[in-house]
Amino acid sequence: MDHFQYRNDELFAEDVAVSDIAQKHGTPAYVYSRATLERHWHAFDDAVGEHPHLICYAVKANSNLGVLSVLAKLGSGFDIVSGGELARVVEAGGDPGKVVFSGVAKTSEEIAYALKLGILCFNVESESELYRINDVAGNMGLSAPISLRINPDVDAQTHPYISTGLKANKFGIPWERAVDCYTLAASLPNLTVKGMDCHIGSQLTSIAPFVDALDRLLDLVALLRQHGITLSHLDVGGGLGVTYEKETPPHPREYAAALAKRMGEHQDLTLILEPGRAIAANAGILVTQVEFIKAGDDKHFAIVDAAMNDLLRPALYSAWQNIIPLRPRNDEPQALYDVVGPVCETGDFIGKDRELAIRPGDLLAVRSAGAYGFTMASNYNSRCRPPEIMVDGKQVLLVREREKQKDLWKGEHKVT
Ligand SMILES: Cc1ncc(COP(=O)(O)O)c(C=O)c1O
Ligand SMILES: N[C@@H](CCCC[NH3+])C(=O)O
Repeated sequence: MDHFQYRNDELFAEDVAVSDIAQKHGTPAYVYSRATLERHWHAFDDAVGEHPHLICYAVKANSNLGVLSVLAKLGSGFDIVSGGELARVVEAGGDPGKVVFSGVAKTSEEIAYALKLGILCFNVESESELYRINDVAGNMGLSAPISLRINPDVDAQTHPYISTGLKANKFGIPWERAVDCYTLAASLPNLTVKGMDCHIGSQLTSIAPFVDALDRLLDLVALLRQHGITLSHLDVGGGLGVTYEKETPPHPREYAAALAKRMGEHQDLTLILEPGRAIAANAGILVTQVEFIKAGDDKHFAIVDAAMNDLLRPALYSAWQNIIPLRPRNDEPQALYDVVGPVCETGDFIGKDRELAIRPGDLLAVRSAGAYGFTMASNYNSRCRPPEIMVDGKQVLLVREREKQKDLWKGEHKVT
């Protein structure tokens, strides 16, 4: 259940008719629900129960300052992958002391910035990175808190582009190398070994791979203890999937409870979770208008004003996201449409073979667009990125203005 529901044949976001938002702010536009974001965050936090834990929302899913500030107010931690994401967290009022920093190639500048702000931990992905963080911390006269991201070689059974926990993926330190790497980390003078982490992939629809990975990590924790290395936290990453079409992922409650149960004997280890999609995806929609209808012998096209630059997932992963009318009509027959955008690529589609009853000028909502929607948007075809709007009960807050053409060439220079 989310807060985008029909009332009297009109799609509402919380207590606001989405068509009113479209009229005021134009289309395409992203619309988020504060209540849904909060409910999803609490679902994770409550489910872990009494075990010491921290929910570190994965900023890459949706890094809008409005979204981050809502989560910061709940006391959320954050998983970041760049200095830019850290700056956003701080600007939104997030606590740097609850930030974990993932990513395979953090720059020295990013490391120094994070050390200055006093983040909770660097999730380190290679030996070379250990040396780099040790050097930067040494130059600053500080000790850097680190965890090692272990690649547990577990198949997440998801799209190959978003699977990260297999040997074949670029992420993390191989399980077999872990003890040597921890020994190295413990020997470096400017590092403090804090924890262990993993992240096996995104849009997972069953619990088993998460539990397999956690078990492998717990074995390693025990092995490290024999080598005199004790950890204070275990971070199992993010990756819980959502329902886009027919998937039936476990509820966050089931997922978090399964992990917390495994942690039962390890009260000394704080459990960290890094959910992104499961918090943000179904807290957002992309609203778009039908510009033209092109009827063909083989196919009908609904040409809409949103394109692959606004929502890349269908083009990049052949991802399926539901497309629904803001005001369903019964004065038009249903037909099968490819819903396509104005960008000059055949791959520019939002949905294929969709049964819709529509006319030009009608408004549609692309569902589950709150995660990896705006954050993956671009200016391809010199298109301005859409505005982002947050609904909070009856309130409509513009949390990012529509980009303006003249801002697109800011910083560029003509040659005379
Ligand atoms: C290290 C890390 N943590 C957390 C996430 C969030 O994943 P998801 O949005 O699938 O929960 C990702 C993205 O897959 C990630 O790479
Ligand atoms: N961008 C992906 C998720 C990537 C997860 C990042 N590690 C998606 O839209 O499904």
